[in-house]
Amino acid sequence: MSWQVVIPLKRAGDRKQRLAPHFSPAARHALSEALFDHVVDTVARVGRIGGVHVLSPGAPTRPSLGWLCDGGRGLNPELAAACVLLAPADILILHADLPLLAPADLEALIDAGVRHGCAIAPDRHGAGTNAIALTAGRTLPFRFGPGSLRRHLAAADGRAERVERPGLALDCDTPDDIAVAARSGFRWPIAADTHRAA
Ligand SMILES: Nc1nc2c(ncn2[C@@H]2O[C@H](COP(=O)(O)OP(=O)(O)OP(=O)(O)O)[C@@H](O)[C@H]2O)c(=O)[nH]1
Ligand SMILES: O=C(O)[C@H](O)COP(=O)(O)O
Repeated sequence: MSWQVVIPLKRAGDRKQRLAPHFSPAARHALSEALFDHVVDTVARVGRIGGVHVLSPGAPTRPSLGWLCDGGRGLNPELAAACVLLAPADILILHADLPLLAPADLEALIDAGVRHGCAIAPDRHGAGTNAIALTAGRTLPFRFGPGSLRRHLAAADGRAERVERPGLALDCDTPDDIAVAARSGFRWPIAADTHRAA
């Protein structure tokens, strides 16, 4: 079985808005690029993944990545359209800001997806959703946004496995998230003096 990964990624200047009070635009850009590179590099190490597609308004620069053009309708409709375009396929939706993501996390998510048709990875607060695996033919109405975990689990109506692993759970929305990632060994590509907002 070969899985197709979809990584949604906002336009460069729009990313990591919640970090704006703490980091300069240049630092936020460097952070988002480093996180994206880490996620893409990790995905490339999983044998069962056969294709990686970036859902974004602009084309990715890495030639190995497919491009699903974001038409600006919002993340949930754009992801639904991406799944239609890729069908029939086993699909893994994966956020681009997971600093501790490791191949074993993706293997675990895929295994759970195979078992249940749907697997959902919560964020570390048990509020958001950082990844979803769907086997071919299985659909889920995407409900990304505040409180998405509860809404995704409700939409799955008991037919999904919840996959809780640190590598899937830590996304980088706040300075605390960044500190946790740094303590866990994630190497940031930015100098200390670029950490403050401009
Ligand atoms: N293509 C696309 N990606 C999106 C959109 N909204 C969010 N994303 C991506 O979805 C993932 C999680 O998004 P968020 O945490 O909401 O956004 P963020 O830019 O990481 O952080 P904030 O700006 O602070 O919300 C990240 O990979 C984002 O780049 C969208 O409308 N289109
Ligand atoms: O659940 C979601 O919509 C995503 O995880 C985004 O959540 P976040 O706001 O915690 O990044």
